[in-house]
Amino acid sequence: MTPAARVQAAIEVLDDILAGTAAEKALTGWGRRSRFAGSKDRRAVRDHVFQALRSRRSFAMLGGGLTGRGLMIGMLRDMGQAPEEVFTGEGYAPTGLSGEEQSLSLDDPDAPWNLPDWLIDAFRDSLGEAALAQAKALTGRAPVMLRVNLRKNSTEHALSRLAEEGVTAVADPISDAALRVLEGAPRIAASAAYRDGLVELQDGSSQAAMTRLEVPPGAKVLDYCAGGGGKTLALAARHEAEWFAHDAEPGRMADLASRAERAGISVTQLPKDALASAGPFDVILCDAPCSGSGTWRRTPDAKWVLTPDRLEDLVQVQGSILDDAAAHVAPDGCLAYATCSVLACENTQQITRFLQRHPDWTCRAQEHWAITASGDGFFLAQLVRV
Ligand SMILES: C[S@@+](CC[C@H](N)C(=O)[O-])C[C@H]1O[C@@H](n2cnc3c(N)ncnc32)[C@H](O)[C@@H]1O
Repeated sequence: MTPAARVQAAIEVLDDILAGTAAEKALTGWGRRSRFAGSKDRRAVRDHVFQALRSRRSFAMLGGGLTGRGLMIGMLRDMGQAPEEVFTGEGYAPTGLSGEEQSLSLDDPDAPWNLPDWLIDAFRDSLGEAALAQAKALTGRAPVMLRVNLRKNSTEHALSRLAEEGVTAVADPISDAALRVLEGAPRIAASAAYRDGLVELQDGSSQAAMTRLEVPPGAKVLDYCAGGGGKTLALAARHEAEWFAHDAEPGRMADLASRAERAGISVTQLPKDALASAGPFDVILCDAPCSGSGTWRRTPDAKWVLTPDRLEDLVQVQGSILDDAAAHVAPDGCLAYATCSVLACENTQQITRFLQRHPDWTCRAQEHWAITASGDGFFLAQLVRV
């Protein structure tokens, strides 16, 4: 495909997304209809679409409208390229610019936030002076981060094994086991280093947060919202403990057994009705379902579809997860709460409300990670009984 044909494909996918289709589904649909497209074409179209979703307001302003065409015209103008050079109508290129498209731009003073209005307020309330910079950080690409499995090898060993397979990475200061991938990211999943459990894909902030969690030797540790078990695997690489995993949707733990085996650890999965008899636990981690606002570089359509009602529902679920999990924590144990959000209602305010409901608990530590070149936004609090 020519560069212009890729832009035309992105226009079609974006129009589908703007009509209400989820981004991944719209891209998959285009991919199925476009057997002629090679892997480089697919990556390029995906990049255009994601870039446009990350900077939707800015690009719509520069391109004169919130449509696939407007967003791509805006993207080109943002890159300093004249859209007329791409919108030529030749071959599979987008049709030439209309007179209106040549001159039109929107007046939108809040465009640089690249958030819906209500979220601009939420970012301001949550992040104060850092709010605009963090919103702008969400318009960039997320880093590809690996966690070296320290149980199986050193950072130096992992770096050289990856290099042998065409994956170039560097150690990243966010955590002693973190690698930032510079080149060859698409080769990771098929690499022997990955298959042998020497490295795992994991964001830098999640990695750093797991180094803060105190896990006494031999502790019984429950990952209460385990999903694929990434947090358990990060903890188990550093501590000798007994590992348990639970998730309200057990299907989400489908990959956990094979990931644990690759990492060289054993994790017992527990349904809800087995928690009481398997407990109490010395550490329970609730990596709660959240808005994901700290990760919107990776899922940029999410910031446009989140609503205040949906956020409120999530806050309610997070509170009840904490209440339920607290009942299974041993008397001297720790209840850890984590989100990949930067919003105060899901983080500090959630902890404040928990402490109001449970005056016999206190927060011994809490920490935020900002959206940076090393990681996503993340929050971790550690609660213990008074
Ligand atoms: C942020 S994800 C967890 C990610 C995972 N810890 C990891 O590191 O890959 C949140 C998980 O919480 C689960 N969940 C939602 N409501 C829950 C509940 N009431 N109790 C337990 N798990 C719940 C979801 O199914 C989802 O897998």
